[in-house]
Amino acid sequence: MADIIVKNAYVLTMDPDAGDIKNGTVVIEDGKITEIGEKTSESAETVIDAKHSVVMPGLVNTHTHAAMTFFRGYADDLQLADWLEGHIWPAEAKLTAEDVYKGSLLACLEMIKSGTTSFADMYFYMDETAKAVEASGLRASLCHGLIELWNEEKGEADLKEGKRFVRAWQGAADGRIKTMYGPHAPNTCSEEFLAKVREEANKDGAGIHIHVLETEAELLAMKERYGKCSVHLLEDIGFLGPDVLAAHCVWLSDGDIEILRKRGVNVSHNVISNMKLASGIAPVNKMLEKGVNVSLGTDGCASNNNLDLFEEMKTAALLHKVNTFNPTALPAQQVLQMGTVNGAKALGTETGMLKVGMKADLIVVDMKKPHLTPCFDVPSHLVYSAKGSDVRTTIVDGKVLMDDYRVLALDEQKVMEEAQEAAKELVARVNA
Ligand SMILES: O=c1[nH]cnc2c1ncn2[C@@H]1O[C@H](CO)[C@@H](O)[C@H]1O
Ligand SMILES: [Zn+2]
Repeated sequence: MADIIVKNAYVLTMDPDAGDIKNGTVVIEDGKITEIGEKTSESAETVIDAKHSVVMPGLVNTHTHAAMTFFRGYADDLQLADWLEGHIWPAEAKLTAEDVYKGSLLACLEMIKSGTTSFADMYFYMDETAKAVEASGLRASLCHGLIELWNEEKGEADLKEGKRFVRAWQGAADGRIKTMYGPHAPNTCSEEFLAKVREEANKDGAGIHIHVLETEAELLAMKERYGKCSVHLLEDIGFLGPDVLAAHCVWLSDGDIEILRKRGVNVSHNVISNMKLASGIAPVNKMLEKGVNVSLGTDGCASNNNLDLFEEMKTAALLHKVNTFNPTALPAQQVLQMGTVNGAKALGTETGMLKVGMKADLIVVDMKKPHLTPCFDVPSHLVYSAKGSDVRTTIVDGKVLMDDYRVLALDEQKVMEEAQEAAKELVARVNA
């Protein structure tokens, strides 16, 4: 007997060899997808009737800072340097481990409710984020943020903590947690430090998550310091490879794109954060054309201000159309691929597609809504009209985390109340 059967669904597999099934069934056993078809002779303990719904791979958020839910709406409409150095960093200095737990748990709740099944995170007190991931049932690739700022002592302490974290949590929560190294950015970490991080990552077989060329200011600072941009510096020190997850990548030259392609670097496109902070427009069309793996991220809630990847998909599709004066750019199916398949590839997880043998990370989207009626084309609806709040059921690793809008994994009211309370206290401490 199987564990879960999802039946009567439009099955959006994201598997190019299989295509979609208009009225089909997905069977799950031991955390994996064991059968996909029009019908099944299997029976299961849990049968989910997904009538008027789409079952699809869960969305993958490849760049966020989960605990920054505490800073949702805390500092808006500011220049990035002022935002980060004048507001966010001073507030982060007052964060406690408990705050990070509560903020991360709130983020996990929001993700479960909006169809995100795995995410990549860089922050502090990462044991707490890992505990929140463990408790929530989500899948995540986590790293401790290393902000050396040319301070050797701080660099060493950060790296030590980063390494402890990598080793403590690699493969935890039944394999749902992966760990990485998280040097913040090429303009906040020295060349020597970045090289050292690469070395340690190699020793531990861990990937690296880093912000790259988010702003023009970074590009100019790098040119002034090194006479070359971030991508060239990283290339010259042997930093780049298919285990690197590079967030933002806004200010890229054609040469940089070629380097990213050649090294198999995974890019996380954070379209809303880039628009809100007016960082610029990443050359996503070009990267995709050249074969760079581009996925989607929300960035933290202070620059988004939510974790809804459906919004991210729509915004990406629209921005790159108008930016190229080409309405055929980034069609719906391609954007869905960025949100699922490409994200899974970036995190190196066996998810992102509904396919036999893959891990069972999937969502059921309720299509019986005014804004999704009538329905001629499912991918179009998912990108241009659906919202995270249309997700009715979320399954990760074969476990139901939300069943027909009811979150089973967490106590929703408690998570919100505790986060609200602690965030208020944090802001009071910052202003004291
Ligand atoms: O868009 C961004 N650009 C640069 N840094 C950021 C952004 N969003 C969050 N952080 C910062 O990155 C660190 C993670 O360890 C945190 O200090 C967080 O505030
Ligand atoms: Zn970020």
